[in-house]
Amino acid sequence: MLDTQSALLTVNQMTEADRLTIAAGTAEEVLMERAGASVAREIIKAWPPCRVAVLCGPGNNGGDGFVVARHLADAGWDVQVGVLGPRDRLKGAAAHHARLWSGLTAPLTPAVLDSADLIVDAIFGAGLSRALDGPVAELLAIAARTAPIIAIDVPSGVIADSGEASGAVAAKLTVTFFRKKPGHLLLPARHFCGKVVVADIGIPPSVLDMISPQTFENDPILWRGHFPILSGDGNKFTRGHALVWGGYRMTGAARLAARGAARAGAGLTTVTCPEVALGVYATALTSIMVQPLGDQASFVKLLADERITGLLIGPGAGVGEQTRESVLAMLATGRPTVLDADALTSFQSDPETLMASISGPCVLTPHNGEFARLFDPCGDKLLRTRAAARRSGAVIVLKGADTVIAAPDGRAIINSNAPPTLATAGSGDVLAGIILGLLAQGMEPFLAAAAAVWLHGEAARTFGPGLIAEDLPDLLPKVLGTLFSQI
Ligand SMILES: NC(=O)C1=CN([C@@H]2O[C@H](COP(=O)(O)OP(=O)(O)OC[C@H]3O[C@@H](n4cnc5c(N)ncnc54)[C@H](OP(=O)(O)O)[C@@H]3O)[C@@H](O)[C@H]2O)[C@@H](O)CC1
Ligand SMILES: [K+]
Repeated sequence: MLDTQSALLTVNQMTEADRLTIAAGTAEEVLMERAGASVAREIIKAWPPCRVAVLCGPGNNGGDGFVVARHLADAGWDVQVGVLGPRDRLKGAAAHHARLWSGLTAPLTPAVLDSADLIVDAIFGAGLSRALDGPVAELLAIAARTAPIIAIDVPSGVIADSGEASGAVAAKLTVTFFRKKPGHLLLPARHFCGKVVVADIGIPPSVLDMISPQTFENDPILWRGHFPILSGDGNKFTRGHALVWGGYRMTGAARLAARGAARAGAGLTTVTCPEVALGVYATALTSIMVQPLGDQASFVKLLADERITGLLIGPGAGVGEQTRESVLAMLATGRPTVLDADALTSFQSDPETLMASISGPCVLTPHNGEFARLFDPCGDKLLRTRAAARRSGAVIVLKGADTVIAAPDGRAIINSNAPPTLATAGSGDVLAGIILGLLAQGMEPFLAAAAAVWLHGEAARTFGPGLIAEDLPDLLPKVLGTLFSQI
């Protein structure tokens, strides 16, 4: 199992964590007390005492709100509490903490927001079961114009499992408990969460042994121990040989990918390209070898060289029959293969053939458009990426600001370190190359893809504004240096 420190829990898994903790002897009221107290602590840490409106819903999220109200009032803050629906509808731990609130409560109307300097959103959390009612959505819209919002668990309107967010407004801070939920990372919900703080409310991490989470936030902790480490007695051949299928006329894409592979540590990187493009590739590449492609038979012969340990086709390949044939020839080797861009689109009229040909380690790196040409685009991003991985038998990297990496066995990783500067031409080609470089060195495809996505994001993050794809490969040494110094 992957390290559960970065596990993301579904609503059902969080409920189970809660249940196991209660069964082991911690009362539900105590968990709620700790949850609300942790939110109050974060508020007190970040803001000076002021007038706060706490908006409480009808469930346990509202119960947390009552705890926050009590702690802030005890600390001398001016607190107004608004409650959705009749207060006597609250049950269990929420009813208990509502009783402990000795101040007044008002109905949940815009009047509660009058003169508020800060607003606590405790309307709905994990239990949101349907779209927000009009009045609640209107109240939230007014709240967003009134003062900074602190959301408990998730901003109301956010579906924690899927990242959908109808009617939600942007919080400055979201305090969640024990572990993040997918909705804290997936778009559009991520944009509404603001800064996310995970509070320890005394749920023991050992409950995760029973829950076996399958979704994780991308973090080196997941794959650092599997990263190819150079050994003192290795040579360029033991570090893997990466082969990139280079197209013509779009030669830049394959060159970017090849540089990504080499910087990710492949001992040898070769671009094979049509004779006519040899000069272009050779002038632009120095340590990366360039080899003429010849006809399909000679390509198949080249692939027979068992020293080649990783294959990539797609960047600048062109959509068509030659690309299709080359993809199938690569997949037939059973060696680790990355399929990107045109290699995917070349199968849009016949995805079945592609799926049926994947038997070895394989990573597909579509963006949303390419994904929709091959797979069912319905459902939230986690769901559809997982379904595509299961269907294809390949690791799927569904790219975007919230890239999801899914394995055929159901594991999934959501990436969160990609800055918007990565949305630039050629950036995906470099990513495909980094994955190739790691695969060529023998890293497991799912973890190689996760590591590559993270390194790619981190490289862009360290660079800042003005980034172009050419910068990315050369930023990897610094990122890798920092990473290795932590091993
Ligand atoms: N698990 C844990 O470890 C811990 C959890 N904790 C806290 O509990 C929270 C989850 O609590 P929860 O399950 O009571 O759900 P919550 O979000 O309060 O809402 C449920 C209520 O809202 C209602 N309702 C739903 N949608 C609606 C809509 N659109 N419009 C109107 N009504 C709607 C729904 O009604 P129903 O669907 O039943 O008709 C029900 O009455 C979690 O987010 C965290 O803050 C902490 O205390 C620490 C430990
Ligand atoms: K909330």
